[in-house]
Amino acid sequence: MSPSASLTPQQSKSTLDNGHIHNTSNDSNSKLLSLNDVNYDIGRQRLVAHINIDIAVNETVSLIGPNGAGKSTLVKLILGLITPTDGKITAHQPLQLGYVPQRFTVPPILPLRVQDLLAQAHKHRLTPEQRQFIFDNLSLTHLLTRQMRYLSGGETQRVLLARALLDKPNLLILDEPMQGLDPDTEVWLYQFIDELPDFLRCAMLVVSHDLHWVMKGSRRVICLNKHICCEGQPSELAMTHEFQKLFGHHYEQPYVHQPHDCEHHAPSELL
Ligand SMILES: Nc1ncnc2c1ncn2[C@@H]1O[C@H](COP(=O)(O)OP(=O)(O)OP(=O)(O)O)[C@@H](O)[C@H]1O
Repeated sequence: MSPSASLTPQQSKSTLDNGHIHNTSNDSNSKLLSLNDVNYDIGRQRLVAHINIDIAVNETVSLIGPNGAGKSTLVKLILGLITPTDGKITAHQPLQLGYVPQRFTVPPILPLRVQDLLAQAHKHRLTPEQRQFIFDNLSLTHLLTRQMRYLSGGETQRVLLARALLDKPNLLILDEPMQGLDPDTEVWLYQFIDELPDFLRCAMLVVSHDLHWVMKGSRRVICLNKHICCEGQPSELAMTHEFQKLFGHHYEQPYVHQPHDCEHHAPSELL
């Protein structure tokens, strides 16, 4: 799977013509993407069932669900990597997709520097100042000549997020972007995507296991367990029987990371 799937309007049109994502005219409607009664089967197994979702322009939607609930399958359907068995996915305007995958591994025989990966992004969708904003805020400059496979988890996620944002997507899909990150980096990265500047504003679909982030704020939450078992604003969702059944025991006892002064020494201090 490519680290950042992007469809230019032209490519998007051809995908629409060839595949399962249908287009509608770009009217005043603020819907960006709709899934209507989408099923996806492998053999006799139904991975996701009767999915109905509308995502509006610039809306952030969190997608939660237990392991094996079909979250990544849904992401692949939206990215166009797999085709619904039934149902329809409609782009209401040309999609420019940005994608930050759950995992990104580079084979040891493939030399791939950070700058090589970032060079795959569109060069002219952002101004030089806007590109620099991304480089500065994601602290990329000192990483540019480094090999991707030697980056830490946090560095890798920053590079992948930059790769996606440089394309100026109108739909950014983050599939568990915080996996493997320490709590401080996680808080920082969530804050970054929550506070994107206007020139990067876009719809976001964030697959997350982090209920503390998901349940705070006013982002719409969709809870998937093969089918959509509940959805709504966090305050509404927390009251539903389905949410309580799936997550109640985790959500009642939130883990709160307390930053603290410690006596650990960074390796350089020990030299
Ligand atoms: N290509 C495949 N062939 C057969 N089964 C598959 C395939 N891809 C996914 N599955 C199964 O479909 C179910 C949903 O998988 P999916 O990866 O979408 O779940 P998920 O919600 O993203 O899980 P997790 O939270 O663990 O990442 C799982 O039971 C998985 O084993």
